[in-house]
Amino acid sequence: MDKIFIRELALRCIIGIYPEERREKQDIVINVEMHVDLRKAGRSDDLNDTVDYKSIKKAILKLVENSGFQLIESLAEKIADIALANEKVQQVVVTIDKPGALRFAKASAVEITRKRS
Ligand SMILES: Nc1nc2c(c(=O)[nH]1)N=C([C@H](O)[C@@H](O)CO)CN2
Repeated sequence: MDKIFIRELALRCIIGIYPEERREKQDIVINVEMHVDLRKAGRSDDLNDTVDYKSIKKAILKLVENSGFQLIESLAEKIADIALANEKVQQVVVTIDKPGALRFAKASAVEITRKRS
C-alpha cells in the first residue's frame, strides 16, 4: 500500500506519570505513517484526491498543545484516531519517542498500528 509520512514532528507537552513530570512540558517526537491509495492523486495532481498531511499535522498540534496524558500510549491512540478520521486512511502507524524519559537511553518509545475496521 502507498504511504504518506509525517516524520519527526518535535513538540512539547505535559506527559508522564510522576508529579515532577507534570510541572514542565517535555519533548516528544511523533512519527505518523498513513496507508493511503495514492494512485488517483498521482494522476490528477489534485490535493482533493489524497490526504492533506498539513491538515493532519495541524490537528495533531492542537491535540498535543492542550494534552496532559500520563502515558505515551494514550497520546499515540489519539493521534491514530485523528488520522483514521480521514476516510482515505486505511491504516496508520504512530510512534512516539520521549527522549527525556530514561537516563542513559536515547529515548523511550511506543509504536501502534491501527486499521480502519
Ligand atoms: N509503557 C510506558 N511506561 C512508562 C511510561 C509510559 O508512558 N509508557 N511513562 C513513564 C514515566 O512517565 C517516564 O516517562 C519517566 O520515567 C514510565 N513508564
